[in-house]
Amino acid sequence: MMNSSGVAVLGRGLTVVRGGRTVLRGIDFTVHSGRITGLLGPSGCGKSTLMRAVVGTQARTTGTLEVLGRPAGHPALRSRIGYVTQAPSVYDDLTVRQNLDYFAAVLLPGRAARDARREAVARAVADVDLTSHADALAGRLSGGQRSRVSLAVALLGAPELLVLDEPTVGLDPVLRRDLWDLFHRLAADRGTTILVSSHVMDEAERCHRLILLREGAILAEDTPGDLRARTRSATVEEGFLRLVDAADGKAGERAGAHAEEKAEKSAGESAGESAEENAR
Ligand SMILES: Nc1ncnc2c1ncn2[C@@H]1O[C@H](COP(=O)(O)OP(=O)(O)OP(=O)(O)O)[C@@H](O)[C@H]1O
Repeated sequence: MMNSSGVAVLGRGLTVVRGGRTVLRGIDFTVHSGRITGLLGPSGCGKSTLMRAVVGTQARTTGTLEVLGRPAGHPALRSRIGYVTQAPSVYDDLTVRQNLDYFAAVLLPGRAARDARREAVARAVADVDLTSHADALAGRLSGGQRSRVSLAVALLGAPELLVLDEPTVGLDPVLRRDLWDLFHRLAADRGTTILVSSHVMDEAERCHRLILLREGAILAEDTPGDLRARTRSATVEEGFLRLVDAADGKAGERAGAHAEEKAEKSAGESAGESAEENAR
């Protein structure tokens, strides 16, 4: 559902420390309602950590993080957010349908909700294109099929915000395309806000908006088109690399200027010292 402000997630000065390391460094970012926002960046840059903070499972966060108008982690958000981690969380000894029935019973308990549960399960199985495998044991599915069962579980409660941690890893190109089509249908038809991470830059082109992360800092927040135009690049990947080089260049310039300053200072000091020596 579209948030009246058009903002689904707002982070300001978000800092996360994990195992004594600062993994997110005071970042500011916005996830727009009803849009697909891609969270992209190299392995280890902090994508999963940011997602964990958004869904409220990340300890040791500081700064502001508002999700659907509430502070991240607020109990009222649980039923409004669907979260799919990188590791599929399904019961291997249950069929696809039994997995979904189980989670539906938690989400929509009681006899009165029986029809609603059945409908929600059938819709979620169809959404991820697993109707023909509904009675197969999850343990006998391929990796890609198992991760789609996880996605179906997340879709059960028709969440307003869907947080997907690298959902297309290990999928073949056809399945990847089908999943992206599904994300677009969810955003367009149901107004679902989607925050999806990937380190495959060609997936960036399929997002409405992008957050590019590098070493725990935001490198850019833009639409793919504006990012390409601004960096005069043919692809988002090229644009990303230009921004990395520019950031490194600036860091290099800063280091260079600092080194020059230091050299001037020490030259001044040693000139002073030798003047002193001469005066002795
Ligand atoms: N449990 C943990 N304790 C301490 N540090 C951690 C922990 N989990 C992750 N980190 C560190 O936090 C940093 C960010 O990790 P994160 O998983 O958020 O990155 P990522 O961008 O999602 O990477 P990937 O694309 O490989 O999944 C990494 O440097 C990682 O080593």
